[in-house]
Amino acid sequence: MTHGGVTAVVLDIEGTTGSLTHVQDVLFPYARPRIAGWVAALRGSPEHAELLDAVRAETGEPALDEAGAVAALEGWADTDTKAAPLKAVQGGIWAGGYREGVLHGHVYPDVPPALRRWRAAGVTAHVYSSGSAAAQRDWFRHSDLGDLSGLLHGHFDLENAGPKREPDSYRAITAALAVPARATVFLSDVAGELDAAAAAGWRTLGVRRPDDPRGADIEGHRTISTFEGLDLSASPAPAAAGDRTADPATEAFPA
Ligand SMILES: CSCCC(=O)C(=O)COP(=O)(O)O
Ligand SMILES: [Mg+2]
Repeated sequence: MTHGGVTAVVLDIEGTTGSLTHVQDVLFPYARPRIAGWVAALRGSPEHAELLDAVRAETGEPALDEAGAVAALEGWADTDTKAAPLKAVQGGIWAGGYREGVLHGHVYPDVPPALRRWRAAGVTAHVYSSGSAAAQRDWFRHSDLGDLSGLLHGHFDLENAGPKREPDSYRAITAALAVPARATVFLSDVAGELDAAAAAGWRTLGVRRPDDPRGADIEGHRTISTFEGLDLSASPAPAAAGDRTADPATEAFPA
């Protein structure tokens, strides 16, 4: 069964399923002062060596020591740079906050009913966020609306898919899902991410929540403010094959 030709929905977190300000005002400030202590506590473990190697690779500075790695991680946190090593560290720090009950994930109330509706229609729901897959799972498991993890089929992040503004990341997800690109819809609050998904042959819907301080439509994409009553087929189907640059993933799974 499909939802107007859509068989998979892929959801962004910050600004789409959850509040931008909750991530920026609660989660990020919780992690920032704990970064140095987190890295120090790993000293002597394989995780410490792996983390330093990941920071060296990301910065292109092979001689970076622990202090240098911490400075890089803190710099990324201060500029909200979507760097995978930072996302791994933030996820680990947040996990402690969830365990202690001082953090929760914010999920808009229209999201769980939509997930249930889509599931009943045979549409699978996945998350693609710059937050690590572990952090995404924690966010939905410890949401302010309860444990929603059972409503999601899978998680994609910077590690297993790639940067969110690169079409190849969406092609990698298409291959992993084994669903035609044109039967997949991506919902996000960031035009550059939606552009990349569209370039990979996906349908797109922009999301601008009423409490989002940015408060404008997303250029080039149909924009919604809630998932309530959302018909996924409202996302325009992409141009027919031949009208766009060849998409190997699409051709691999014809509808
Ligand atoms: C619970 S994941 C935290 C979100 C995050 O770290 C982030 O950078 C937001 O990115 P998104 O791709 O969800 O907009
Ligand atoms: Mg977002």
